Amino acid sequence: MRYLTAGESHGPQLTTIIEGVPAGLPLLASDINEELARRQKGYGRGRRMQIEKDQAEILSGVRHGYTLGGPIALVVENNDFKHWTKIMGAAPITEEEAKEVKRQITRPRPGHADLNGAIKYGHRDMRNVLERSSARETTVRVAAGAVAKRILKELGIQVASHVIEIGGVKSSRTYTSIEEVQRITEESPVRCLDAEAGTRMMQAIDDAKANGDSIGGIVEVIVEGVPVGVGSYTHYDHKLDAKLAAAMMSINAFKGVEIGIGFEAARRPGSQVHDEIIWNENGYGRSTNNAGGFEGGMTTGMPIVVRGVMKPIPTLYKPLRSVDIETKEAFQASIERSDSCAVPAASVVAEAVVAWELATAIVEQFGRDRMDLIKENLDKHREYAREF
Ligand SMILES: Cc1cc2nc3c(=O)[nH]c(=O)nc-3n(C[C@H](O)[C@H](O)[C@H](O)COP(=O)(O)O)c2cc1C
Ligand SMILES: C=C(O[C@@H]1CC(C(=O)O)=C[C@@H](OP(=O)(O)O)[C@H]1O)C(=O)O
Repeated sequence: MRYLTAGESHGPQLTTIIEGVPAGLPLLASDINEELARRQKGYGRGRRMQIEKDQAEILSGVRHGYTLGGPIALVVENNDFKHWTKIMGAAPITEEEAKEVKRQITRPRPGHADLNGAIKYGHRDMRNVLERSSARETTVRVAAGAVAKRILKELGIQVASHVIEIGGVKSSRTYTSIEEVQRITEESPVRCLDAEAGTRMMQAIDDAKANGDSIGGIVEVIVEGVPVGVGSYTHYDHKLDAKLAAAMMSINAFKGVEIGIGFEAARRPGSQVHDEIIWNENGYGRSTNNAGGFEGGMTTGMPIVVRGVMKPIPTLYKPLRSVDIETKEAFQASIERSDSCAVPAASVVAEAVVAWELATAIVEQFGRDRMDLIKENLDKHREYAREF
């Protein structure tokens, strides 16, 4: 499966075309809209999230609630577009207005894509960069992820996420069951399992905002129900853990990924890292899950545990030094509307991109065209692995 996205942050809409989704998958707009709403909820977002009420429209590939096997086109409108029609060049303007709205953005924000993007594409107006580099695009990535999650759900695979750190405040609760993660995070504005740490995280976000600053954090995605042997060691680009890492790193502002105990493995001897193999009538299992569900680029059958580090948001009310590209003069950054922390929202995006990679690998490995055959093949594989 693959998908493309198109759209600018303040343009009329975001679009995705998803190709390769098997026929016969039950899919309703509400499946997608629930995920879009989850992405919008997190604590620490700016005013933009009050303007948007993200809703997906399914324009092709689905009839009477089931996928057809052809490309699925989804669109999500930007409510904010109505305030930006002139700036985005989508409405006729007078000469006077043109002077105002064509004012160029010439002051790059440290940490954003502004300067590098402007040099790369030859834009003297950095709005031409920020419109597409904006994480507004993650809306349709979540929409594509919702389709992937729907596939996984049909196959008995569940995906959840939680926030384990914001601005140095750490959650002291680790995950025990996916149902618990889903239940608690939907009630926590910072999507944290530890209520006390969650309160301190919100305080840290409020403090950062009051200081004109921003903070980042760490999110964890968990997947349960994945059978052993998805992905492959046979070639670098079949390794599923590598694909998950790339998918996580592709989320705006993500700067690091860990699978299982991740960087902690560097500090422990092998005897305290590798997960011992056990066996009972249900087949093989592991006494621990330090590997986070992967060995040799393949799933072990244990839960997948992937973490991602998000840096603090680049747009700051407290200015950092930068240089105006027209005058070459140093300036203290101008004030723009922005989030102060988007870690809770990003955890929902992380779920979507992980779900996408997994669903793609499973669909390709177990049948491609039809949901019923994929399910049959996967059930046979599960049975085979149990008896192996
Ligand atoms: C959900 C989400 C919301 C974001 N909101 C903002 C924001 O309001 N302001 C901002 O400057 N950056 C925001 N970012 C981060 C930028 O998009 C990101 O830093 C930028 O695209 C540069 O890419 P890089 O940080 O991956 O290098 C957000 C990221 C995510 C995932
Ligand atoms: C619009 C979203 O996030 C945006 C991501 C973003 C950025 O620079 O990445 C900057 C902000 O855009 P604006 O200047 O319009 O407020 C965020 O609101 C969204 O998540 O849907």
